[in-house]
Amino acid sequence: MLEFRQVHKAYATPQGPLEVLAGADLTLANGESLALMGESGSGKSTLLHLAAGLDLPDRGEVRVGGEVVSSLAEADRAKLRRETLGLVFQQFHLVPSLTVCDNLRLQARLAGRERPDWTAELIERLGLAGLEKRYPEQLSGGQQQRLAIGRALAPRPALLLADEPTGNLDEGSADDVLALLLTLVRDTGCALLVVTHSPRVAAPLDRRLNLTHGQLTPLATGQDACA
Ligand SMILES: Nc1ncnc2c1ncn2[C@@H]1O[C@H](COP(=O)(O)OP(=O)(O)OP(=O)(O)O)[C@@H](O)[C@H]1O
Repeated sequence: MLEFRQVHKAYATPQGPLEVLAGADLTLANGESLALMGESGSGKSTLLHLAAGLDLPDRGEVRVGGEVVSSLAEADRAKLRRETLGLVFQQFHLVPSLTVCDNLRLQARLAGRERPDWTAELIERLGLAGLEKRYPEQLSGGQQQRLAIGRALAPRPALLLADEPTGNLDEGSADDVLALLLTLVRDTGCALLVVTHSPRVAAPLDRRLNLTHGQLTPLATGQDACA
């Protein structure tokens, strides 16, 4: 579903080029879940942006569903994002002028995949029944993050990319939101890549990788990348 082959990425800085990814390799199968861990500044968000086609590698290949994202024009990358990917960020990025229901519908419509039955099921399963007509600012943090997850899953994407999806929540809400995320991902057969500092978030996922010195290495269960 997602593949990085010898991906290199450097940023220009006043001190010269900063090499963030230095031959990163990664394979994520259909329906598989993966935690991406690593110290602050190790390049996790950079890798996620490359996976989403929001940025391009300097060298190497990024493939999503067999397509070489890194060779596509911006318009085709945007189409791929709409139709194949779901994105969830720590800042929820909900549309403030749209209700709960319309936030979900918009995302599905943009992908050309509006399914009223699935939207209704999502609202139930997100625990947002009765709140359909509220605006994002009228929801709690946990409810907003559940809506952000629902919005990403509304078009039934094949791959969900999440950057610290529970980072803004207290521990209790974070556990609930993570459990909901994993159940929905499993039930829809979606592959999942989660960037997280939290071993608690990483533990229930199928695999964990640590990003260090620009490369990815497997991390055993229970190992704390941030220790
Ligand atoms: N546009 C940019 N220009 C220059 N340097 C950048 C740019 N974006 C990120 N960096 C640098 O690249 C490195 C990797 O950043 P990135 O945000 O990918 O790390 P991260 O692992 O996600 O960090 P965190 O866990 O703190 O969010 C950092 O040293 C950062 O300062």
